[in-house]
Amino acid sequence: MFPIYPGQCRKDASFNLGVGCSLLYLIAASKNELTKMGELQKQMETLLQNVKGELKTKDAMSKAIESDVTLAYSTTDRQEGSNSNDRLSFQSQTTSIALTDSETTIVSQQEEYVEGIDELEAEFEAELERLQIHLDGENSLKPSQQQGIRVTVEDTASNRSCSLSFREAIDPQNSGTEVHCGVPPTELERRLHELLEARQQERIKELEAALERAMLKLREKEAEISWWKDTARLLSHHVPGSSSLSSHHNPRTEAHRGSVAHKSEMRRRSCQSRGHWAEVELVKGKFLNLDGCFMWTEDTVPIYHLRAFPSLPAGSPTATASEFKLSPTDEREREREKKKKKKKILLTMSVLLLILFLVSHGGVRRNTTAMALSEHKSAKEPTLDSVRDSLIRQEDTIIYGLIERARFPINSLTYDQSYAKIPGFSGSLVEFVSRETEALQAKILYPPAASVNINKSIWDAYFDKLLALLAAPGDDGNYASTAASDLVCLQQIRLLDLQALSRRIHYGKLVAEVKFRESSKDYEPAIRAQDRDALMKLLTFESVEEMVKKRVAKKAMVFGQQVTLNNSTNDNHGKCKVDPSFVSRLYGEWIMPLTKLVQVEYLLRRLD
Ligand SMILES: O=C(O)C(=O)C[C@]1(C(=O)O)C=C[C@@H](O)C=C1
Repeated sequence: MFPIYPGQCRKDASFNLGVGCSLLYLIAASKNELTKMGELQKQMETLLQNVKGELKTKDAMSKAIESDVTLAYSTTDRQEGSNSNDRLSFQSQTTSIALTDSETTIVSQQEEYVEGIDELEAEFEAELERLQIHLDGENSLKPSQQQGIRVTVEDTASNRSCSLSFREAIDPQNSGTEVHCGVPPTELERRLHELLEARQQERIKELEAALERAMLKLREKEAEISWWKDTARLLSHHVPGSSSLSSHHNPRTEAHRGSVAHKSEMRRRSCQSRGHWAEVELVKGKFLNLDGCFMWTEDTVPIYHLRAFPSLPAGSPTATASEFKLSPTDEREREREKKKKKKKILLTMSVLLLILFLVSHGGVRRNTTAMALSEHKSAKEPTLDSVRDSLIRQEDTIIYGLIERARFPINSLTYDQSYAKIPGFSGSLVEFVSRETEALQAKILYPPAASVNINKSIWDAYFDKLLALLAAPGDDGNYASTAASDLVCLQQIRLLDLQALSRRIHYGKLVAEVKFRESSKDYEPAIRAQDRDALMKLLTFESVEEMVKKRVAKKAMVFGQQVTLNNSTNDNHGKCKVDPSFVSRLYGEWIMPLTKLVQVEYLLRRLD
């Protein structure tokens, strides 16, 4: 059984419509085929009838000719009967019949016969030509060698009957009683008739075979159509909302009773196999009890599981779904499973989209970084002012990233290792996305994957401190989006380390380099001494840090404003997408200290 869920209806509507349309199209196409096949069959039957009719006509014609011949010979026989002559022979091959022992010459009536067979002759000229050798042999015979026909007339006292027997002359010179003549028209006609018959038989066989093939094709088409019908029926039965494609019926009409009965048969079987009505699925909507079985109408929507449902007595009135108790356990379980499935699908899709987004984002950013570096290169010597300008510009990107992440609550499951349960990977969802992004970026952008490195201190600081300040507590289930904005903010991948926070922090190396070049005499002793504190003191500018904190707070306020076209309402007044004081603290307590840490680490190795 296929449960139909109400939530799917809207989503599948277009799919259903598409399926319905294609089915209708196919059924229409098959119907056309069927009609064509029917026409073809009719044509063939007509043709067959014609051929048979023609054959019959020709049979009748040949019989008539034969009887005429018989009659002619009988007459001749009677005429020469007084002469007690037993034999008749044809003197002429084509035109006359002569009595050997009398002067009587019977003018042949062959023209009459030939008239009847002219048509046949014309038709079978081709066949005659094929038999040319045979006929030539006959035609080329000399008069003495000509095939003759021995005509034996049996004369009895009581009844003078005439029998004609045709055969080739055994010995034309044998006896004076045997009269030699050419091929008589009857013989010719007989042979033509035989040929005709043979050809017609062949043709009939061909037509019968063609008819059989057509019938076969017709049956195939019929089977195909019924298959499509079944498919359509099954689809309309299993696909939610597809009922809208089928026509609406009144459940109380006989017509509907038929269509419902068909469906119910399917249901009945499944119910019987389970034994009685112990466990059935019922479609919500109007129900009709026919012949003691439970029926349903076509305007059905969701399916409810029904346990231990007793069968209704025959002829019970129409009932509604609301009259039946639904199993709450089943219902809840089904809803939960449905939600889980939905979440999984969404998560997978989001992760894929996220990975693609990060990869493309990273690519763009990398180009930006290259541009920034070339900026300095073109200026030949970066100064403290120029690198500070760059840091100020980066503030915008970071603040926008923070605003994006602040859209979601903490969503701690994004970072929960036990939640993700990704086969072949132990870690949280954000770690997984990070790793996949990293691997993909390494494949696409950076062939030496080994050079990809995760900056653990930034990673830890972000999740341990920043997140709690940035995002509101709670869970809205948007784990993939959460992970995406975390990674945009963080961009912990070292090769893309000039991105957002990480980029800014690692930019400290450049700042440190500039500082070292501008005051190398001050820095060298501390470096040689590997004095971290001294270096930290040297590179720290309290006033600059205060300015940075104030500026980013202001930017957060400006960038995080809710912009509406309606100026009259001050609903959003004072509301910021990200808390400005948080951004200020973020810079003061985390971003700048980390930038300084990077500077110290860089300077410690500067003289290596
Ligand atoms: O502007 C500088 O001199 C920096 O080194 C940058 C930065 C910062 O991270 O913004 C770091 C240390 C200073 O104390 C001031 C600012």
